Amino acid sequence: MKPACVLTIAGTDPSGGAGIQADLKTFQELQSYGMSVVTSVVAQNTTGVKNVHHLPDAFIREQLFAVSEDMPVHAVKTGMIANKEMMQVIKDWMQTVDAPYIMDPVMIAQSGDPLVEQEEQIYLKRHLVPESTLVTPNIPETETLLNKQIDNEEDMKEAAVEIVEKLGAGAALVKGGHLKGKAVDFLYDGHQLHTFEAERIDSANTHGTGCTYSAAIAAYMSRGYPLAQAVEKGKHFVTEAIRHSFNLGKGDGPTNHFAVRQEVFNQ
Ligand SMILES: Nc1ncnc2c1ncn2[C@@H]1O[C@H](COP(=O)(O)OP(=O)(O)OP(=O)(O)O)[C@@H](O)[C@H]1O
Ligand SMILES: Cc1ncc(CO)c(N)n1
Repeated sequence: MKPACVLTIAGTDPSGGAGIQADLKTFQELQSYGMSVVTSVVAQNTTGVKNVHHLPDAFIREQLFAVSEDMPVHAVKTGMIANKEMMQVIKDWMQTVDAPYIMDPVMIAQSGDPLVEQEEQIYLKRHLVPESTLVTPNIPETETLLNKQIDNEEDMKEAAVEIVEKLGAGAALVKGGHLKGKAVDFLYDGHQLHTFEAERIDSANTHGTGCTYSAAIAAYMSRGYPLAQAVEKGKHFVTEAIRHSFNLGKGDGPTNHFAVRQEVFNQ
């Protein structure tokens, strides 16, 4: 049997709630064979980022080709990409792969610590966003990408369209986790606006929600689900992961990557 195969290219979270670790847990839960290329090793936990060690871009290139020369790649997800050299290597490698590319444009950790510097964020916008099948910014990331303030749902919808039409992304999912009220996200796929709405769960355990969501979308796409359906299913996965999240750590706790499986067990 040959499974669907999905690759994450991202930074690490040794406390297990975000980054590569969250991605691999999500891939496993959603029955896609998970693979990973590490960009930066991050000393972090639920309270914040302590230190970062960036891998040399040549070594990232070697990891990428070690995967793609040997293994099928049915979807790719990127998370934290800290500098231009890494972005260029990933962009060049993407030309050699024929698979949907889901970009989580990680800039700041949930704790408020920056993971990607401002100059590099501009490079990401110019050079990597146009390569993406889907880009999944939260509100602060949307503001950085478009250089304007996002205050409400109308602004989010407009932004999703602009990210596709002006920045050249294949599609854009603007996530409303940072707004008050319902947890609403808007997807513009180049033709149509889709709304994904869930109740806001009263929980501070939101460390790694963005990583988990984009990883779930990538896993579903690797298995052949069309974009809007992959987002709908990914939204369910992250909502349940927040609903059944863990009170672990001294900061914002991690989400529960086996929540959906637990739902089935509890029935
Ligand atoms: N309290 C909550 N209840 C329900 N859904 C939520 C809640 N907080 C965030 N979400 C949802 O979780 C998903 C992730 O969105 P969010 O905007 O938090 O991502 P993010 O800021 O990139 O995450 P992070 O940087 O923490 O990894 C979105 O679908 C959002 O609507
Ligand atoms: C490595 C990494 N990527 C993304 C995030 C955003 O949650 C984080 N905290 N750490």
